[in-house]
Amino acid sequence: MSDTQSVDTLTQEQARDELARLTRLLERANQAYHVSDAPEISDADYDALKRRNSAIEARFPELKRKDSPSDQVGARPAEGFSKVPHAVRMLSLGNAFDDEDVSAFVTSIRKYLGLSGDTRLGFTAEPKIDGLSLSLRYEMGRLVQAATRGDGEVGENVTANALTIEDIPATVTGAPDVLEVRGEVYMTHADFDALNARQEQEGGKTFANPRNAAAGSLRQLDSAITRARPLRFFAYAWGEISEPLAQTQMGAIERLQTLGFQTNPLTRLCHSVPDLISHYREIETQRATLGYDIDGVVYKVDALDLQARLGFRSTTPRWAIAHKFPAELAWTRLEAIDIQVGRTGALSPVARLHPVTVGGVVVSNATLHNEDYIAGRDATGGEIRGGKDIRIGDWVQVYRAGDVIPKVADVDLKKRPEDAVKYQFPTQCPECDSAAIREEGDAVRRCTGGLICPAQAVEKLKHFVSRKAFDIEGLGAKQVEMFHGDETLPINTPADIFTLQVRDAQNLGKLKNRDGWGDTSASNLFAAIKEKQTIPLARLIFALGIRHVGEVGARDLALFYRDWDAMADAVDTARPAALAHRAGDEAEEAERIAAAGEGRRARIKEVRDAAITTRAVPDAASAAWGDLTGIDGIGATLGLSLSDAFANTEERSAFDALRAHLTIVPPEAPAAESPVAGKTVVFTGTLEKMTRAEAKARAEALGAKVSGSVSAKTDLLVAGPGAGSKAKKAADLGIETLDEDGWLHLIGDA
Ligand SMILES: NC(=O)c1ccc[n+]([C@@H]2O[C@H](COP(=O)([O-])OP(=O)(O)OC[C@H]3O[C@@H](n4cnc5c(N)ncnc54)[C@H](O)[C@@H]3O)[C@@H](O)[C@H]2O)c1
Ligand SMILES: [Zn+2]
Repeated sequence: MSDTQSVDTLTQEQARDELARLTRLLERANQAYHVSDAPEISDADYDALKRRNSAIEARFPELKRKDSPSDQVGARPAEGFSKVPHAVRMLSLGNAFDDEDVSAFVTSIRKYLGLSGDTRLGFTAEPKIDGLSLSLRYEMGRLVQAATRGDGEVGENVTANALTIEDIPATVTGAPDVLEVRGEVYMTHADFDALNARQEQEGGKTFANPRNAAAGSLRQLDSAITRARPLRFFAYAWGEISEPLAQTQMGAIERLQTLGFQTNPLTRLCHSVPDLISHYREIETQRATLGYDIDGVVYKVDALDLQARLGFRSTTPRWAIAHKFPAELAWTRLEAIDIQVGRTGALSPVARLHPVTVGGVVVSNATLHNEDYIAGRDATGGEIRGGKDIRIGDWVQVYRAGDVIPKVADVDLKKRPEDAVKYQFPTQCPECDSAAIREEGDAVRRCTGGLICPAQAVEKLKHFVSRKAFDIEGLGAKQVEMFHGDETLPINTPADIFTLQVRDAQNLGKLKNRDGWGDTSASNLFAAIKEKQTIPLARLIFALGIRHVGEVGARDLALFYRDWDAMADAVDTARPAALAHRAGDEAEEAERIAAAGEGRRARIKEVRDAAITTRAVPDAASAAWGDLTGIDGIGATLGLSLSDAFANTEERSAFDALRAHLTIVPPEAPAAESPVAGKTVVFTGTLEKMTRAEAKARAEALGAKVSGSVSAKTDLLVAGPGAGSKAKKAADLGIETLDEDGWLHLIGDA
């Protein structure tokens, strides 16, 4: 097996071996880098191994090792140093590789905190210094201990060495009694060159880069050596403190500066994604002349109370991210644009490139995102790349963003062939010729062919057998392509998977006799399929590949309905209300158009839709639709999509045929000890001590169902200030109501 075997094609066994191999390799690289300060492989290679490890873990979560490199920071302290347990862990940082990642980072924070679009949210943005982190502990104003990060929990005691660094004060005045200052030890380019020259002359060890020189110099058992090395220190964080430094990150940095620490002069406070990006670009242009190495820009939520609420993942804070500088760029010719059709019919443009090496990897395909991206516009019509469009024959810049798929990032107009023409995005599906349409507000053009579109059918099947869905061993994307449309043993719908063995038995051209198959692989496949006939409800719902129904939505549906037939019945019952909802939306839209004077057609539609809207919707339908769209996290968009899928005769008969083969396992019974286990809880009004997202996650962790609307099935309403109709309805129904403190008390969080 090699590093190049695609993660998608690994079998379970290969994956296990590969994880073991990667753990060994990464452990060795960590030792060389963090302990010996002499890396044996490049950072890009290291990062690639680590990403490969994460990708395999993501595909086979059950194979994740106890000693997984994903859960580790740095390396254990080296022998020779005394060990220092950190009072507050020293962690790593999550990475953003492009503007979209930054935007996703900000969005996820807003979402986590429950901040609306117009609430101001500040971030500091500062260079990511490429050195090694150091924690300095001051007690009553005196430096008593300096420790490296080590493995994040335990570091190496380098106090005597730290005291030789000019930027590190031995005493500070006006500081909290206990103050741990954290920051980066680094070496300037000039000092690095001089050091290496000197080392060479004296026959000593030379260093590969300033980072390793800084680390090697700080981590010396003899502090006289450290003293002779010109190290610097920037302060940017803190560990244990006996009283807060400030209320904001920026305030804390300023305070550290007042206390006598060097802080980075390029630190800025930003208030939007464009702000962050523009400061990033500014720092990027200065990168070459700073005189020291940086490898990105770090963004941190400014308000410290928000940082506290956001907290940490296993090795990284949720409130910060490192926006890395792209190292992996190359220019090449765009030879063609192909259109791929996805599971939900999305037409995705793929760039076929003249092969080019980007960061050590040969790239011949890259994504072009969508129609607008090619035209030089973003989804809102704004310009990207200065409005330059991309044409076949163009000289384009390819960018490999850390992991995943390479992208076409830019185009050089000076090298555009004279006969290059503007790219026309297809309006028909290249696979089935159905019309491909773009709905209002959707960046993506979609094939309308549904299951008659072979591309969609195959992609749906691939999704069905994917890791988070049925995850059938031996039946991956490659096999799906082989079986789809097969003459003797086709798998065209999910149900066909479960009749494969029976059909194989009746059929003359048996699977085991096929090329690439044998007795064992065929019977293994049948066994693997049989094993997955028993399937958790949430997985089944997710596996259907219904648009807008992702893993989380599927889980929410499963938790709420707990049973496939109950869900199907409810969705059927809700159908008239779903249609009325859509008609309502469309009528509104038509009214808008008519009001804008767009003429007769819209007005006719308005009249028709108004008729549909007012058509009596049975109470049962309204109630079922209310239940469905009332599930917290499930709105009308998902509700409608689910409703459409169940009402579509082709899809529905595929679901029903499938269902007949399965034993569906309801979601696990909630933790019985919890006082809210199995209860349906509704949150309303303003919560002051947590966001809705936090409250919901906590309630679900305790086994409660969280609903967005009050009904007879509600067990408990948690009402904050400003609770309106829901509180009244709960009172009318005699439902127990608690305030936020009462809730926290009930679940033992008070
Ligand atoms: N070549 C190899 O064999 C090898 C082995 C191990 C690690 N590495 C490299 O080390 C890096 C991974 O190490 P990591 O886990 O320390 O992650 P990281 O270096 O990507 O990010 C976290 C670190 O950033 C530093 N930092 C610098 N400026 C900062 C600022 N302004 N605010 C906050 N933190 C700041 C801190 O020291 C922090 O610990 C990767 O780049 C990897 O390539 C290479
Ligand atoms: Zn199609």
